[in-house]
Amino acid sequence: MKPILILTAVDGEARPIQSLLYGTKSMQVAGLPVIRGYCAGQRVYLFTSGPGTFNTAARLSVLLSRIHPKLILQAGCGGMYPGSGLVMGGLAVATMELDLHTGLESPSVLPSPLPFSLLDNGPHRPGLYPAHESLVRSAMAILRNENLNPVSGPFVTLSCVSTSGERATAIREETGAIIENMEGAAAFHTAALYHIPILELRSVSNPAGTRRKEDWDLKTAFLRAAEGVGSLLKAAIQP
Ligand SMILES: O=C(O)c1cccc(C(=O)CC[C@H]2O[C@@H](n3cnc4c(=O)[nH]cnc43)[C@H](O)[C@@H]2O)c1
Repeated sequence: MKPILILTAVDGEARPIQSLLYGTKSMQVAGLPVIRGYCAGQRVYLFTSGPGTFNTAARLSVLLSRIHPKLILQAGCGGMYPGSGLVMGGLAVATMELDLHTGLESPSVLPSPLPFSLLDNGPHRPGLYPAHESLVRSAMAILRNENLNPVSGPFVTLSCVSTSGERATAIREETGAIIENMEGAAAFHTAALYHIPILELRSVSNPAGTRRKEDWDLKTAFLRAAEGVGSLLKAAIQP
């Protein structure tokens, strides 16, 4: 049976997920460190790409040239936009990923569409990656069943993290996004190139737009994201 690939950006996100696995073995695949293990009878690879779109696209692509998962489960933390309905530590499932740094410069936060596609196997607006609808539905049902109160909605990926409430509010108002992060669109893009379904789950570590340390709780977000991953694996989520 094909494995599930769990993709994180930073070690802090991976550690509590690793503790869900048994029969683990650290190995190198194409020179990249990967943990292989099992959860609820399901073969799993756990891979940490490093933060940001470049690390994610480059390293995930190398990995996918060597392993062929049935599903990529991207998990980690993110900043919640105002009015998203999320709370600190809350779980969010992406219905689409929007790369805010690709397109034609425009007066608004959302770039105008480019006149060409970035993907040869998708009719997407450049920078907009729709999620796999039935996967999102299944994930939401599983997480609700576990009383984890998930919220689904668009996620935004950017390389330049919001540092003001004004910027976060403008992004929310223009895109309707619920979560800001630094990797999602890159993983969706790479998954599309390899024709592999992807599901993205994040837990809220901070309100988007604040750099005040007291507004951040990475540790709780890492634990809650892992809890969500554990629920999805135990319920045998399938693409
Ligand atoms: O921002 C910091 O000061 C900081 C310091 C040490 C570690 C970290 C992280 O591990 C977070 C990076 C990780 O988190 C995602 N993330 C979380 N909140 C946001 C946000 O408001 N805007 C964009 N990305 C966010 C991101 O995907 C990174 O992978 C942070």
